[in-house]
Amino acid sequence: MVPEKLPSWLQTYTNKISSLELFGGNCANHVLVNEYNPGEGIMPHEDGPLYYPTVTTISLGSHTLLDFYLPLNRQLSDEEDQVPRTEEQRHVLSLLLEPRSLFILREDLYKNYLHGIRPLCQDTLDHKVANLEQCTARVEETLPRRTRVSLTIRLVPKVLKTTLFLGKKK
Ligand SMILES: O=C(O)CCC(=O)C(=O)O
Ligand SMILES: [Fe+2]
Repeated sequence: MVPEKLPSWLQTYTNKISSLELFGGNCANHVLVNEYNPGEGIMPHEDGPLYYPTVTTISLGSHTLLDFYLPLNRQLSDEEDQVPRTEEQRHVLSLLLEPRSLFILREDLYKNYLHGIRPLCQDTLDHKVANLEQCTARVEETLPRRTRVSLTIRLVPKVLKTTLFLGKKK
């Protein structure tokens, strides 16, 4: 990755997150901005080896449900291994990310599970939503999704020591 200066409004959030000391003594240097309209999501995935294994997400404009899945290649007992499991069967829990919330993903949940967002227009909160006690919403409530912008702020430990000039030469 080639480092570039962040816009100042993003630098403000990145500084605040960095002051939480989540990245092994380093400051966050990477921000991914995603926009989801109602009905849009992201397939279950892991974030990969490029990133420091702690990820912070600010949710703006709407809630979403972030779903966690056992990966397909997870070691299972011989008996369990015989039966391929569906996505629904591999879904272990969800977390409600409320608008204006900060979510910190790390350790076991980051390293050993896939995460994704289902492409839905509304979410009905059930017993698999594991953080309802920390939220204002209640079980069995249905929340319509609006447009959500997420700021995923994290550290890419290895960056090139050069600057990218994208503007025209004067
Ligand atoms: O938008 C989110 O909260 C999650 C995004 C995500 O998992 C990703 O971009 O890798
Ligand atoms: Fe991700």
